[in-house]
Amino acid sequence: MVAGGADGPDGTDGTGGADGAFIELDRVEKVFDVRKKTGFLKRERRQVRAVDAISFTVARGEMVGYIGPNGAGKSTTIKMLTGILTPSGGRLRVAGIDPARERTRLAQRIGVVFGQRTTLWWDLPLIDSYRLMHRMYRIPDARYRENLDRCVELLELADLLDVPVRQLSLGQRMRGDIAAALLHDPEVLYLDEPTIGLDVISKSRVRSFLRDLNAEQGTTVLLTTHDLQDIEQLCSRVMVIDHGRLMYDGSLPGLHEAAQGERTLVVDLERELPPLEVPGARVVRVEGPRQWLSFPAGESAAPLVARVAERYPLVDLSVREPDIEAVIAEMYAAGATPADAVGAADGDGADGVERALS
Ligand SMILES: Nc1ncnc2c1ncn2[C@@H]1O[C@H](COP(=O)(O)OP(=O)(O)OP(=O)(O)O)[C@@H](O)[C@H]1O
Repeated sequence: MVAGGADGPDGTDGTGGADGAFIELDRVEKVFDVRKKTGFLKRERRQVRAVDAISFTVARGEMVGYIGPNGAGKSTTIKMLTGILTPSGGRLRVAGIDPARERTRLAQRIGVVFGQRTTLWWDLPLIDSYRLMHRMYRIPDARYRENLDRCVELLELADLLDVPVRQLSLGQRMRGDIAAALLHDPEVLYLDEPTIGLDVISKSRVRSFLRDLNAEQGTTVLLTTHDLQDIEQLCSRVMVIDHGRLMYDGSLPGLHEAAQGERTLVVDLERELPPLEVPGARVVRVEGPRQWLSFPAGESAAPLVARVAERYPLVDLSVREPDIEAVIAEMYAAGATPADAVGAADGDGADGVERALS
């Protein structure tokens, strides 16, 4: 991790906080006022606490996963980090800047990719969107050219530049969006579901680009996703949010351990058999010649596969990760409380805060 530099006279030179934190949230809250029609002329007012006293820091150059079930508060957090939404309480700084107060200044330093929406102009060829961004962000010509060339090469966009955005496939459009977010050399990239709906090859292309970007350019990355493989392949640190509260901050293996999660080995046998008897695993489902075996998430699947292959006529197999909802449900079942996570999140990020929640 790279420490930030000293603050300027106004304390906002943009290198981050005094302790090197590049993103800082201190008991940040977002409460929405929602009106619901309950009768012909009756409306009920209700408050939704989308983000509830969240505190964490991210150091410059870190790549952090931000996960949680639907409606947990992930997008709301990202919108506050970009300045689109103003927090209802707490303190938030990105590169020393208060996003809600200085959104335009911050925009020069951040890049955002929303997997479900595009920032590109729908009817224009891809290259025209980039030309417009060149002007909008006032990117110096040489830098624009250099960044564009790098993105076109690494994201394999050369054949797509003259294609109108509406004609691009989802995976092509996503690569186009990632390039658009990087033309102005942002120091931090927020990615909201960047691999949603992509096929295996497109996912792997996007992941390998992000890995290289982080390693070579030192870009800080905050990634929200429902795909645990994104986290597994990219992030050494993961934060879990649920009901607006930070439930966990540590490594992915630590999360599985904390949740006492289990992975599943799915085996296809040559023929229907009674439930397999394999040490270290238990059969949880049988459907014809296919059987599902649960085993502890912290353990490697290799010895288990060897044991099954030794004793039974194996045709095919796959390993399934628990989905995020299941992991979080396990955390609740294990008696986790948000206070455990918040208290333990005061470490220095990637390697400092791995711990169990129960
Ligand atoms: N503009 C808004 N007005 C009212 N409520 C909102 C608004 N935006 C979000 N919410 C509510 O805040 C909560 C958190 O929503 P948010 O979109 O941040 O969740 P999320 O974790 O990104 O979910 P998903 O994975 O489904 O995208 C939800 O209950 C949502 O309904």
